[in-house]
Amino acid sequence: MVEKLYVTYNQVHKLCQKSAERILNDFKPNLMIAIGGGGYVPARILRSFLKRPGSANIPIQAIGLSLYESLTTDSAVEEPGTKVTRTQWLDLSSLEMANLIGKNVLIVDEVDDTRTTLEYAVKELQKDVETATKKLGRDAEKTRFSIFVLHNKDKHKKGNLPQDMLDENRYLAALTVPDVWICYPWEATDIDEHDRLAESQSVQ
Ligand SMILES: O=P(O)(O)OC[C@H]1O[C@H](OP(=O)(O)OP(=O)(O)O)[C@H](O)[C@@H]1O
Ligand SMILES: Nc1nc2[nH]cnc2c(=O)[nH]1
Repeated sequence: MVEKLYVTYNQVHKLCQKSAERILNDFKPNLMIAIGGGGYVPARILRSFLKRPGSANIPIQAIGLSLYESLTTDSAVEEPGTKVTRTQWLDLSSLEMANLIGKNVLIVDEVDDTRTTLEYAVKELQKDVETATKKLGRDAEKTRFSIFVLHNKDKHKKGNLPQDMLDENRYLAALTVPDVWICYPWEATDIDEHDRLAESQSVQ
């Protein structure tokens, strides 16, 4: 049987809270890019903890990437597909892209599993920003990407992140966990049962 880890909304909230100070001090994000669907809730929670009095909220933009799919309709554990599919992307022709140039951009997702999704997101965003930077003649401005995930699975990664991102510690996982399937509360169809399972794990 596949081992599962049940995570509650309360735990997600506190993982965002405990990571906010490091994100504010070290990454200093001007905007977040949430990888949907799993990155949306953490990004929104994080936004409240990143808000400083007298400053505006950090905007959240969204991209949709999908790698995993249920093999059978009733399977709770999903299997990785072979390629990342874009279900939503930034509008390359618009201000959305120009808005990223010269900024500190925090990419947010819930889980770093094989790292395939994060590798794809960072590479493609960097490429698109570079194209827009050249096109607009704004080469003097440096765009810095950093990453926040709730959980990083301690396992061999198929995907790679840019060396400068790792060297400069621009990657933060609130928790590192063993290679088990994580059940997030927003995926639950019975949240009370989900919370009960999470509670029973915490007292084991
Ligand atoms: O590190 P990886 O092996 O690439 O896995 C991580 C990705 O898998 C999940 O997305 P999924 O494809 O299930 O889409 P979803 O967020 O819409 O459920 C999750 O939200 C991450 O984006
Ligand atoms: N919900 C969920 N989605 C994932 N995508 C990749 N790994 C996981 C996981 O452990 N849980």
